[in-house]
Amino acid sequence: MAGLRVRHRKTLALDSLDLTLGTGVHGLLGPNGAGKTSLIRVLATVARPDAGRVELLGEDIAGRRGRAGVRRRLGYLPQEFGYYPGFTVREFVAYMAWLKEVPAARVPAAVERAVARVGLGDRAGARIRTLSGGMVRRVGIAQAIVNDPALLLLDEPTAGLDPEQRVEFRELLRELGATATVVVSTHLVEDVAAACTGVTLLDGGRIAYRGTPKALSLLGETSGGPGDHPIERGYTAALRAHRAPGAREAV
Ligand SMILES: Nc1ncnc2c1ncn2[C@@H]1O[C@H](COP(=O)(O)OP(=O)(O)OP(=O)(O)O)[C@@H](O)[C@H]1O
Repeated sequence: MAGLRVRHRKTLALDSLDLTLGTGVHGLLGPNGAGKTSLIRVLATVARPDAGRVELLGEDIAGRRGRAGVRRRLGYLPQEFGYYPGFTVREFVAYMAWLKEVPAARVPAAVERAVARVGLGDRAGARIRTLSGGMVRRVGIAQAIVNDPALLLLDEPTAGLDPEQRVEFRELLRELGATATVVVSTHLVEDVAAACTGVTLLDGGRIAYRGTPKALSLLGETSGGPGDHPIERGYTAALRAHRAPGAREAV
């Protein structure tokens, strides 16, 4: 994407963003209001940018045909995802597969696989309203991956997951990132350190830092900034550098 700008009334949520993402797991970090959700919504084709050019999976999404082509190959877990509480896990994920135009003959196997991958195989017949918050989040991840997306967008996927589930989810992310472009927005920098191949730190709608989690951790080792873990120290150091008077974008 180039020159991407998103405005919400008077707020400039994304300010002339240039970003290229390839195969792998990309962690999207940044303080509240940095623009993470605004960016993911544009990539998910649910929000139109006010300016700039976005090409996804080789398609320009300014046109209707381009968007339709991308949507079939896209997986998206919104920050607040809507579901039908009376549906079973299996019914809901199958419904989402149908919406994404997965061929009917492939739907049952795709659903079982997606549900098993998020560790809900034994709850596939349960109604969503009977599940815990963390399990519902995992249903959200299952619906996002049911069509084997080439571009997977996850907005705070680990919110509500217990530590064991988070560890398993990181494993799943690494698996998915081997063949797809995965973008994960999170506040949990340790998830980024463990599972991401790249990190983009947003602040005030601009890129404050881009690099590998290892490089961000190294910055933390040398910065002496606050934080309990090297990557947390790297995060605060990168933010401070970006906010320092006269700082140029450290991209
Ligand atoms: N619908 C809206 N109306 C007005 N302002 C909005 C709207 N959505 C977002 N904003 C503003 O745009 C900016 C970017 O918000 P966004 O939700 O993209 O940030 P974020 O990085 O995802 O934040 P968080 O970590 O809190 O989820 C913020 O200043 C926010 O207040």
